[in-house]
Amino acid sequence: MATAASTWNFMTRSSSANGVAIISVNRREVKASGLSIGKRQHQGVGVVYNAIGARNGKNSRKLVIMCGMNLVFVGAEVGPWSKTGGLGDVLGGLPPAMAANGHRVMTVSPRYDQYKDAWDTEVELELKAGDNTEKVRFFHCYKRGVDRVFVDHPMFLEKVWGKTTSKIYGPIAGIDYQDNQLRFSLLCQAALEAPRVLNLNSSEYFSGPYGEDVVFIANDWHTALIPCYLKSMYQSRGMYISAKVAYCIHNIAYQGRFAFSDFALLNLPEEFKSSFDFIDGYDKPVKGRKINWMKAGILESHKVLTVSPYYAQELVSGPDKGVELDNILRKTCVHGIVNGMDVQEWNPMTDKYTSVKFDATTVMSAKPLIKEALQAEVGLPVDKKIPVIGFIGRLEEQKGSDILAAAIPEFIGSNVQIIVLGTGKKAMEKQLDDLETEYPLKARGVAKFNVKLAHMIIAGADFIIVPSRFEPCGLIQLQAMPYGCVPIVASTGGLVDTVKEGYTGFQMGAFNVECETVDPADVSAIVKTVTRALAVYGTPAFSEMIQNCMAQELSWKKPAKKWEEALLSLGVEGSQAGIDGEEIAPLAKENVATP
Ligand SMILES: Nc1ncnc2c1ncn2[C@@H]1O[C@H](COP(=O)(O)OP(=O)(O)O[C@H]2O[C@H](CO)[C@@H](O)[C@H](O)[C@H]2O)[C@@H](O)[C@H]1O
Ligand SMILES: OC[C@H]1O[C@H](O[C@H]2[C@H](O)[C@@H](O)[C@@H](O[C@H]3[C@H](O)[C@@H](O)[C@@H](O)O[C@@H]3CO)O[C@@H]2CO)[C@H](O)[C@@H](O)[C@@H]1O
Repeated sequence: MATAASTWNFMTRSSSANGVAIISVNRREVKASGLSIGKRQHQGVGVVYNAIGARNGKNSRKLVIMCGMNLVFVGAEVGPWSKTGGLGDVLGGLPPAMAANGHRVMTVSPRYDQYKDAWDTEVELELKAGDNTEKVRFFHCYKRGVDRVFVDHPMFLEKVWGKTTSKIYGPIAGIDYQDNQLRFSLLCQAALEAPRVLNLNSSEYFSGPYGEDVVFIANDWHTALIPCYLKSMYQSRGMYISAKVAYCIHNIAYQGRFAFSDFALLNLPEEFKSSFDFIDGYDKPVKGRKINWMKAGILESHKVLTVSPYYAQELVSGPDKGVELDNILRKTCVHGIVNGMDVQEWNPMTDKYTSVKFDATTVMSAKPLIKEALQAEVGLPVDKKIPVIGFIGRLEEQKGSDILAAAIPEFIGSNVQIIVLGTGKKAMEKQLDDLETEYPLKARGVAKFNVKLAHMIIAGADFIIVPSRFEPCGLIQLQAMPYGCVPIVASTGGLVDTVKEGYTGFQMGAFNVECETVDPADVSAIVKTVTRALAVYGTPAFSEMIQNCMAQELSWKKPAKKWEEALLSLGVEGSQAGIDGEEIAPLAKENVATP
């Protein structure tokens, strides 16, 4: 127990309400003081603890300690309820990590299916979408310390009916729903209402509505209207006065560019038009002057973030990597925080999709067994001595599966097998089929979104190849490393920040970002690096790389602290630093979504 003097030092910063001392200290300070922390209680903003302290040997005073922020993450995808790729993973994993640190956290996303675990709140709103008034309803569940809020409207559910790996944005990959602007305008408006109208009493720690002192975290173009509506509909009327918006770019390739005349659909005052105004260098969906949702999101938000420091540098480096928003981002600045990943889902000791569980001490004996199961699963010759390379990703130009397809014939003569898993553009899916036809004993292409196979590849393959033209962060390489699956990556975005050449993987150099062509120099970089990696396979240096990969801490814990720092800097009323907490029963059955 600390001395009496140190115990009460921080009382100098206290104030008093209803006879209870309110002090602004964090949990670490309390621990250092020797107080024991009691039950958490809600106190408007943040987490409040009762701490029972000893003074001069007496157990006497009751203190209330406040910390944390009210955070509302908004996204078109939220895993595991909805996911076409990494956006869903981030909205699934970062919020629980923020909640673990004592923040009150909500996510708002569309209700694309009749989720078994999300209940009707019976709260209904009327919102404008274009010229019409639409009714939306909120559904809710509480998982891993997070209020998961789902916005119900036929524009979401009737179009998608649960097929969230393929139908969130359009009927097929590459084709968008015509009414996407109305759909996501509704999402943004509903998200702004949620903290005010939902009377949530999810846990013993918090109760009542979140209120108006909140930070909204908008993600990608679908949520770019949040700062605009915040200003035009609320702050202009004296509401949400201290609320702020942080805007996170997960992929600048998708900006939400539409015909200039569509500005009228958004129901925003004319003064916002200039933030959307954009001259398009490309010709889709219409030539010339357009509105650009992401441009407005960047300009109207209070802070702009992205998902790795190196990608943040690339975004401001020029129009090719900044995709014509580089000039805007140079003005606003963009701050990069590398993503974490779900260490519960991607854990070789508990993985429900693999028959053999392993850790760093057993990887060398376990991996060959899982490799054989993988080879049998995809119908390749079963031989644990053959090095296996895996690829997993959305089949878009970004991911470079076309460059890989051009490189495979040049290294497939080596002692190697390759398994490619992905869905997306039809032409690229066909390239996977062709691979298999041409190299039946060496290559498999699986054009499916298949979580079980993704886990089997990562657990059984020796290498994961990530030949991206650009990659904001990339989660595949993060998911692979804890399984001792060594990444071979293009030197771009988060792949630079997360894979260390010769230590945790192999860097191939930066690729040409021009998506229309396959650059022979990139094909040759793949061939050279794969050859280099295969030469290391089976040597002590390779075993060391496996150990280096597996020794890393890749959870959301560290990124969550950086996010906290970034969001605190917005200075929303009542916001305070959080605590160093652990996730609330992350493995508990009731915390697993059952959509
Ligand atoms: N066929 C398939 N079957 C099963 N699972 C599959 C699959 N194809 C992909 N996945 C899964 O989808 C996710 C893909 O995440 P990534 O971050 O690698 O890419 P994505 O480009 O979608 O995300 C964008 O947003 C994220 C989040 O910020 C950034 O990391 C990234 O660089 C950016 O492009 C992973 O969880 C992966 O396992
Ligand atoms: O989580 C995976 C990615 O999900 C999002 O990307 C989607 C994007 O926002 C949508 O607009 C759409 O993109 C299509 C685009 O609109 C269309 O013009 C054409 O170019 O095809 C694109 C692909 O179909 O779908 C994307 C998902 O495939 C999110 O914005 C990304 O950050 C995530 O990487």
